Amino acid sequence: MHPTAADLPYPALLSSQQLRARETRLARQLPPYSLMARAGAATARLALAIAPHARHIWVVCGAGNNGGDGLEAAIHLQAAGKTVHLSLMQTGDKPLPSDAAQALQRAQAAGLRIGDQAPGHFDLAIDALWGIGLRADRSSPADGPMLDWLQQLMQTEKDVLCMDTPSGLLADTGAWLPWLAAQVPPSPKGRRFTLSMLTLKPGLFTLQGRDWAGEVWLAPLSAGNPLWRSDQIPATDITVSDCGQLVTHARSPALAHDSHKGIFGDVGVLGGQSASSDGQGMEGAAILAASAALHAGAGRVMLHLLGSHPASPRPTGVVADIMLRSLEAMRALRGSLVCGCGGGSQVVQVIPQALQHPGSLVLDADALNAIAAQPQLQQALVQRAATADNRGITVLTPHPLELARLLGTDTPAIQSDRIGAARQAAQQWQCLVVLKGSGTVVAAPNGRYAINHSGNARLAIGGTGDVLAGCIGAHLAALPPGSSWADGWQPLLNAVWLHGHAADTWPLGRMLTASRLAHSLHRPG
Ligand SMILES: NC(=O)C1=CN([C@@H]2O[C@H](COP(=O)(O)OP(=O)(O)OC[C@H]3O[C@@H](n4cnc5c(N)ncnc54)[C@H](OP(=O)(O)O)[C@@H]3O)[C@@H](O)[C@H]2O)[C@@H](O)CC1
Ligand SMILES: Nc1ncnc2c1ncn2[C@@H]1O[C@H](COP(=O)(O)OP(=O)(O)O)[C@@H](O)[C@H]1O
Repeated sequence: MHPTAADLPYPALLSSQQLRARETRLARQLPPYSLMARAGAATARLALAIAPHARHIWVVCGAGNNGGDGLEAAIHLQAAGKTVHLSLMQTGDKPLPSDAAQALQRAQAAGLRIGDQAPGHFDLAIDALWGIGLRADRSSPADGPMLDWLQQLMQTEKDVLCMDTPSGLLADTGAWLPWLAAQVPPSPKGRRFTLSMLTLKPGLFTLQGRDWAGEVWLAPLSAGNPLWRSDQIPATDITVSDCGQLVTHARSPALAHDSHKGIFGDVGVLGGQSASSDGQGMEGAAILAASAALHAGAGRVMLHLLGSHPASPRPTGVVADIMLRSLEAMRALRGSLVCGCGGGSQVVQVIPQALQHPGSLVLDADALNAIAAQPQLQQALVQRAATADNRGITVLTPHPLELARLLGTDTPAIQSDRIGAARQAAQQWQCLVVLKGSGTVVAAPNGRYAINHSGNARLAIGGTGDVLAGCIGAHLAALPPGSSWADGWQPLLNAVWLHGHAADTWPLGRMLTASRLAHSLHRPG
């Protein structure tokens, strides 16, 4: 018996396909038209709350049920005394879906006039062109008002409230419609809000979704969010491995007073080749990871810089708390091992040793590149998972290009479906995978995934990924050998969330650097 989505303490992230099945089921239990009426009313309420002084509201409706929701919202906003400018996509001879047709009749009966020109002035736009029915496989329309409307919705400095999803953004992936992608400005100019209907969609929280959805609200459209309550609608066909979760905080027990350093576990860091090897010194990356592990709460931290001699002087930046170790001495490490940060071309020599590590293993950066390039290392990685009973879990922490190398594809392919790519890698390598970037995706071998909701573009500088690797090492350090990925799931989510949270709470006016970020981490609990 698997836990179902009903067991998740939050609205799950569902794909459009999963959502449609639930929507159909829910609609059958309610009087006709209820969902559209509720979606329209909820949108109008939110519009009045976010832009109470808006007088002119432009409601842009498509020719599907998303447009129907928009028509309903328009009726409510007009009744609230607003001047509503309504644009509706004409569909030629093709009839509107029945609910949307009913919404159109109601709008006309309410005296709303429909134009195909955007108004010269508006204070708030309601975007109801496309919702989850948007199809990625359609080519660009050559002309027509829709293109003009889309451009205005993307370029306006006024507030935009998106119904269900921002039009043009694919709800499952957070990517834009392929033909639209080239026309999308780097970031919106005005405030943006999204009212997600029934449940949350993954595309609102990763890739371009975070910028273009803006502040996300949820309209369950039914009391008690019954989609997730098995007593009202059986949801046993949705397991937690089928759907995603949004990570919005760290969840960890309070620290016991009777704690000692052994409880928190040790972290070892293997990486940071010196400049003498090929002229590319990258010790800093491994030092950042070790520093992050220290501040994130490891009991003890040990560091081996690749190519270094045990008798070498302590490199600048390695504080006294960090113990320098020879490669040989690292074999005795228990706890977690972080391998690859700044590893350069030398790291390949130590990966076989790392894969034998009896505790949790975090593979980052050049370790991932080396594995991508060498089939025998890939076999060894799979072999490690097969013998996980006496080893530990393995976490891969790629950015999109590193994951593209691992999966033998390119970055655009990864970014066009970040969730799918992370799940594929997790399944293929039987590892936990952390695909970094805006809306970091964490995936497990059984398909379970999560999207991290913390973090921001302050992190888009060199070294913050090394800090994340060290932070993850610290959070996994206490897991005993033989732990399963399920044991590591929550500590891993905590690490990813806290790393992003540190950037979210960064003091204004103080530049975020990777070393400062490492120092700002702290042990949860
Ligand atoms: N039913 C209900 O009670 C409830 C419904 N809800 C709402 O319904 C929404 C889903 O409605 P939906 O299924 O009608 O899809 P929708 O997003 O309107 O898009 C379809 C339209 O877009 C068009 N189109 C698609 N792709 C295109 C492209 N690439 N380029 C150009 N055109 C394209 C497509 O054209 P067609 O394929 O028909 O030619 C059709 O006209 C959902 O997001 C939520 O808001 C919820 O509030 C819950 C209650
Ligand atoms: N725009 C962004 N929004 C949120 N997080 C970001 C953004 N850009 C980068 N990050 C985060 O910063 C880190 C960068 O990691 P990575 O690309 O490996 O950098 P490096 O190798 O230089 O350490 C990751 O945790 C990533 O998720």
